[in-house]
Amino acid sequence: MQAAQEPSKQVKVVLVGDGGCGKTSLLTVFAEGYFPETYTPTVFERLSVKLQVKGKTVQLQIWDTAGQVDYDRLRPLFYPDAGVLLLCFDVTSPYSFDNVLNRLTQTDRALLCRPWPAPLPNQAEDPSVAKPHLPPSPAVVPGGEPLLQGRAHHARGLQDRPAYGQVTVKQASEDAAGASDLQQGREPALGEGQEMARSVGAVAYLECSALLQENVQAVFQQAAKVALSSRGQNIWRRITRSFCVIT
Ligand SMILES: Nc1nc2c(ncn2[C@@H]2O[C@H](COP(=O)(O)OP(=O)(O)OP(=O)(O)O)[C@@H](O)[C@H]2O)c(=O)[nH]1
Repeated sequence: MQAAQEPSKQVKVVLVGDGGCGKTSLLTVFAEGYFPETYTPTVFERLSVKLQVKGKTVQLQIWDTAGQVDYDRLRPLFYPDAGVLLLCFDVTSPYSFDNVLNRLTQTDRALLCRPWPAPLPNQAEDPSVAKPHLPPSPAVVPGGEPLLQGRAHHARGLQDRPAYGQVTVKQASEDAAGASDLQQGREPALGEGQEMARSVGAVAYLECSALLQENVQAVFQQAAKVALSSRGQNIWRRITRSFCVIT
């Protein structure tokens, strides 16, 4: 007699990061197995992908979000019930790197760290609401769980992306919310990415390249593991894992 098949676990994953930093490409390589040749800005899209994690089938519900600033207030609406956030940036774009801190942690995380429904960042502070733990304060987020930060990246030394760098930097600069020495056009070094991961309290840090199809599976495997490890926690615990990606 055949054993009843165990229903697969559902995990919600949300990809966030500057417009044009490579979220859709990363997801397309993972879900469809090919690198998309044309750039079409995403609004909000969901893909469902099955993955084997420790011998068990996991159903990933992956939300690809719009990176443009116009959607900054809409994006956090996709966070409730998420098991993991993938914070993405482009290794050739210092702006998208800075924006992981400047935009994603100062605005989106501010919303994440408040009870739902969250007040918008420019609304007056409500003293009855717990203050969010924002960088550089300790990496504590709702439920007290550590964040996960990964880093996906175009492998350096493999000639990836010279043609895309300018386009991406231009795109990202329109979204830039803060200045740093990285805006001189220098790519963030590996150590800087890891440092940033620590400063936002991420619990993992990965690099990958969508174009070269390197480490893409590992990013989502790691995301699934982290999300599963927080299952059974309350809703806020389940949205506290975040993951930073460079593509
Ligand atoms: N060279 C190289 N280019 C990439 C890579 N990943 C993405 N790109 C290019 O970067 C551009 C933007 O990629 P997308 O994946 O659409 O970026 P996105 O973050 O989804 O953008 P939005 O939908 O606007 O938020 C496209 O021209 C891609 O071809 C990569 O790994 N290497």
